[in-house]
This record gives sequence, C-alpha cells and structure tokens, in this order.
Amino acid sequence: MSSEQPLFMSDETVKSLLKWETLIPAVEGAMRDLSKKDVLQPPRLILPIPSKNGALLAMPAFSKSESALGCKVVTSFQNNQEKGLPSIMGTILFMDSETGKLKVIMEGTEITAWRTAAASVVATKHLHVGEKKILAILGAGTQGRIHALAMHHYFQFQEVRIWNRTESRAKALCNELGSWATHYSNKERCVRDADVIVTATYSPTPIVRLSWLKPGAHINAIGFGVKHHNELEDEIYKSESTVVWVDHMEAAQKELAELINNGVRMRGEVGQAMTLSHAQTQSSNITVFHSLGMAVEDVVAAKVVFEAHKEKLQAATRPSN
Ligand SMILES: NC(=O)C1=CN([C@@H]2O[C@H](COP(=O)(O)OP(=O)(O)OC[C@H]3O[C@@H](n4cnc5c(N)ncnc54)[C@H](OP(=O)(O)O)[C@@H]3O)[C@@H](O)[C@H]2O)C=CC1
Ligand SMILES: O=C(O)C1=NCCCC1
Repeated sequence: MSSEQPLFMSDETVKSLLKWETLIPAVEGAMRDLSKKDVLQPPRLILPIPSKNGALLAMPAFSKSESALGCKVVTSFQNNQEKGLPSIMGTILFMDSETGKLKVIMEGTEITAWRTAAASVVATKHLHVGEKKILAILGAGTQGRIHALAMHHYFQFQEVRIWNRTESRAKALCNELGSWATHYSNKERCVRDADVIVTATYSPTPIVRLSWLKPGAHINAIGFGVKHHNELEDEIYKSESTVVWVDHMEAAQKELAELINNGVRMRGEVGQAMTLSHAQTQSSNITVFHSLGMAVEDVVAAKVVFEAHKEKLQAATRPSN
C-alpha cells in the first residue's frame, strides 16, 4: 500500500506557478470538452447562508481527456472585505484519476480568480466579432483586477476603463496597473463605446443599461450575489439583438432558472460556439457570456499548476553540466 502523503500547495505557491500562457488554453480545452460531453460535472451544490451574507459551493468534476479528477469547495462571504479577507475563498482536492487517491490539497482562491478571467478571455475570443479597442470593467475587486490583467495580456486593448462603486478602489487599482488603465467615476461613461464589458460586482441591482451599449458589444457577466443575473437590466435580456451564452447549459437551467422562466433564451455553451464560424454571429448582436463558473475549469487549472510544480522540482534536481 502506498504511504505517500498528499502534497499541500498554498495560494502563494499556486500563484507563482500560474501563467496565462498555459492556463488560458487549458480552460479553453475544458470548455470545449464539456460541450463535447467529455467531462463529468454534475450541477454544483450551493448552500446559501443568508444570516452571514454568504454561501458554500461544492464543485466536483472529471475531465476524461486530461485524466483530471477533483473537487473544489468554495465560499462566498460578501462582508469579508471589512474583515480584510477575500470574499471568495476556495480549496481544491486533486485526486489520482485512476484510483481516486488524494494527491494534492491546493488552496483554490488564486485559481478561482485566474480561471474565471481565463474563461472570460475564451468567451470573448469566440463570441465577440469586431475590433477590441475599448474594455470597460465594472468592479475593482479581485475579479475586476484579474480580468484587467488577463484581458490586457491576451487582447492588448487600446483603452482599459475601470469603474467601482467605491471610487477610491478603482483609482488604487489603476495606479497599481499602470498607465494602460484609467479609472472612471461614472459607469455610463465607462460603458459607452466599449467593445467588451466585464461586470464583476455583488450588485443586487442592474449596473449596465441597454441604451449604453454599442451594437456588437460583448459582455462577460461574472457577478453572483444573491443571484447570477442582477448586474444587467432586463431590457438587455429582452432585446432581440442580444444573444446569451453560458459555460454550462445544465447548470444554467438551475442557476439562471428565473431568467429562463421569464423567456430569456440561452443560445448555448461557449464550448459549442467554438465549433461555429464567426459568420454565424451577426456583428451587430450584443453577446452576453453568463459565467457561472465550472468545476472542470478548477480541476484542469489544478492539473496545470501541479504539472508546473513537478517540472520545477525536476529542474531543481537535474544535474547541471
Ligand atoms: N462566475 C464565476 O465563476 C465567479 C464569479 N464571482 C463573482 O464575482 C463577483 C466579484 O467577486 P470578487 O471580485 O471576488 O469580490 P470582491 O469582494 O473582491 O469585490 C466585490 C466587488 O463588488 C462591488 N460591490 C459590492 N456590492 C456592490 C453593490 N451593491 N453595488 C455595486 N458594486 C458592489 C465591490 O465594490 P466596493 O469596492 O465599492 O465594495 C467590489 O468592486 C462576485 O459577485 C462573485 O460572486 C467570483 C468568482 C467566480
Ligand atoms: O465558480 C466559482 O468558483 C464561483 N462561482 C460563483 C461565486 C462563487 C465562486
């Protein structure tokens, strides 16, 4: 019997091993595999904890092509900012996919941030047709920050605008990012003329209006406060020119049930859009990627990190000549 103990990887170690160059293709592959039904991923269990303004989510997945098996447990506690803690904190259990034996216990707070932004990059790549000159980000928390970094890295937008409810945080983030990011004090001005928009807040009421959107704009809607669809006004969903995509249809039936019951049609999964040519999306359509967040993204990201860790160890023990 193997007595090998599971490895523990802290968020600090995980962060040092995460690279957009390896993560984005891995998340793209996971989204494609899910739509090809090469992934086992049941709808996640969500335990709301209303008295704490929080929730706990249990998210297992198995990727056949990556031979990756794992489960993330993640919490979302909206009042954590005042306690100096991240709102979203996760832990990933990464197993041997042949035996189920636990290989790594990985802190999953960094992975959750990075893989969510990577999924938005993949969705933007496959759903947005036109030029990518102006990016507007609403929310300057963990997700707002990591989306700025991922989008800037992948698409090299000419302008990156950031609005936040608490203006000083948008200013501080732009100062940290450098001259390529500009803070906006008015969200309408931030969104108008933008080619791509990211909403990454806990806002319980709409922060984007249809009349602000230019034809062909693409929105990555990330926020999940009380619901997963508070950030966009109803008119956006009702508009005939809007096409809504999700990461996982089965999860959307559950988590976006209210929208679906109100007649909003989900066009399909981003993984399905990858197999369509862009010509099938009219360039004047407004596209929305409703990012629910998928366990398979976490599991393949954990594999990328574990592989990078093993390579680093090997390199350190290789004799130099
Ligand atoms: N789809 C997915 O896979 C994932 C989704 N998420 C979701 O992304 C969102 C952001 O998460 P994260 O960045 O980690 O959280 P943070 O706590 O780091 O940031 C929260 C952001 O929401 C803003 N905010 C809070 N309440 C309101 C409000 N009433 N109106 C407007 N803005 C508000 C905050 O503004 P201020 O600075 O003024 O407080 C801040 O910009 C959350 O909804 C979270 O659930 C997170 C991870 C994965
Ligand atoms: O997919 C995730 O991880 C999360 N999704 C919604 C908010 C909490 C974390």
